Amino acid sequence: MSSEEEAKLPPHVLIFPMPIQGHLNPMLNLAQLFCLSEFHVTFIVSDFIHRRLLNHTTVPETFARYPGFQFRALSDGLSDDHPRAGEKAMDIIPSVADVMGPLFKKMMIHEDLFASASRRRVTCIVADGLLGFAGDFAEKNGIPFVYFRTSGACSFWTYYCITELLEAHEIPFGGNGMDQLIKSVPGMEGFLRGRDLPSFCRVNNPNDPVLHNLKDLTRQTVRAHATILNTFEDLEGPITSQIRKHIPRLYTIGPLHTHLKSRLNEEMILSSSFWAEDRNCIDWLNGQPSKSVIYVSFGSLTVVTREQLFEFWHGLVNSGQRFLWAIRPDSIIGGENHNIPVELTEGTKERGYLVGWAPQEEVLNHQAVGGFLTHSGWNSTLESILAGVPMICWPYFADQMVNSRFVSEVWKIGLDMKDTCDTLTIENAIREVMGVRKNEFLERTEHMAKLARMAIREGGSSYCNLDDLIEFIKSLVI
Ligand SMILES: O=c1ccn([C@@H]2O[C@H](COP(=O)(O)OP(=O)(O)O[C@H]3O[C@H](CO)[C@@H](O)[C@H](O)[C@H]3O)[C@@H](O)[C@H]2O)c(=O)[nH]1
Ligand SMILES: C[C@H]1CC[C@@H]2C(C(=O)O)=CO[C@@H](O)[C@@H]21
Repeated sequence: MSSEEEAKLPPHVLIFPMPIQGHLNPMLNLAQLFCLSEFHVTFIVSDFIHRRLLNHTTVPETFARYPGFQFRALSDGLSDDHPRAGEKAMDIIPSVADVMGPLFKKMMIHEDLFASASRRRVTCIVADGLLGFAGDFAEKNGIPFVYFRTSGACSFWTYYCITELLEAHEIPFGGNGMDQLIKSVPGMEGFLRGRDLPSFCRVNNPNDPVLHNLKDLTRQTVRAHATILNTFEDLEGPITSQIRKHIPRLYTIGPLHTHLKSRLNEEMILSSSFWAEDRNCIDWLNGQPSKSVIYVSFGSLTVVTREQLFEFWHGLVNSGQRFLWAIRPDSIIGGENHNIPVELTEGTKERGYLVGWAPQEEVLNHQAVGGFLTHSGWNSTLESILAGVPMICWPYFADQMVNSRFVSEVWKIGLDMKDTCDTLTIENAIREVMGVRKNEFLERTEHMAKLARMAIREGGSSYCNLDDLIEFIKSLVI
């Protein structure tokens, strides 16, 4: 290719998410937004995810519309039958670093940074903020790189402050410290307790390797040319201004799932589910009164014990509320239970509907849904806010501990039942959110939904930030 021909080619962005559902979804949305800007995009997935996308989604067809887009698949180093959930979810981090990382570097060199007759070599890497090796590779080879941390600003900032939390001896906090207010996370002094820190902070040993790995992975973000967060300023402005003191080039461009839809000018949901979506629940919802149903889902990594399952189930049935529950096939420790108490099967027949995996965005936006019992994964939180649906939070691990505190104490759009799981608490929380305090929660959530929609509209903060990010990536082409 002559240099004049090459000069006409668009930027070529390599996108590399952590191979987890909640990380893939926003990064695929970003990939499509880049395609709409005529960028060339190479998107790295694990073999495992690639198979799931081929089996359960229209992602391959959707991206076939963009000739500049290509997938590349690599092993994530875990066996096909590895559970990739619950306690075992954390195996993904070292496995990706130790196996996928070297394969990635080899492929980049072997394929000459994906150069071809019609493509430049990769001009910018957009890597998941948890993939330190991608930054190492980019630095070593002189490729500009941007980190995308797929959690909220609120949890990212608490991870960022782990160094100060350790220095101030606020970690380890021990049993008595669970309800003590934390002082070393600027901007959160008045409401963040020990129990609201990311779950990895619940350690006895200040040298805990997982804690230190996440601290280091977060701190190394500063070396990137820029950082992306899937959030919007009206939601997390006080926290993003803290982060900008350390990372000035911070692009808040969320909520990405809706941002993409508005730029596509069509009501299309890009479903990238790893499991088959059961659409029968939409027919069931169609028959339910307005805002009468509580939707229950704990995302892609949470697992529950049989005891917890039955506490939730009794709480749902006893609340007298209609409910739709997405119980992922692999989410019950010990497998599905065939000895289900009769009052639960009867209560479910009367007012409930169970699916393995739901079309969540569509469910949350259905007129029949009035509340969301959630694990507080960041995508679920944003999807619920956009749909104007108040939440009951049962955080399972990681950033979810922080997100749920923000839902209940900062945005006041739901309740946080972290560290409890008993029938009565669940039943009362449902009555509160769907009944006693319904209007109060709905009013605030709908207001936040309006702010979110404004952020992604032309002239809104996320809209402008995405345009700036696109211009920045163009400016990196030499
Ligand atoms: O039945 C279901 C259940 C979930 N979803 C979708 O799956 C995604 C789940 O994402 P999220 O809510 O973020 O949960 P996780 O998959 O658990 O996400 C991981 O990644 C997130 C982003 O970093 C973190 O915030 C979480 O703590 C972490 O567990 C969402 O887009 C949901 O719409 C469905 O489509 N159907
Ligand atoms: C595997 C988990 C370790 C931390 C990550 C995370 C976060 O707190 O940013 C959320 O959940 C998981 O996706 C990641």
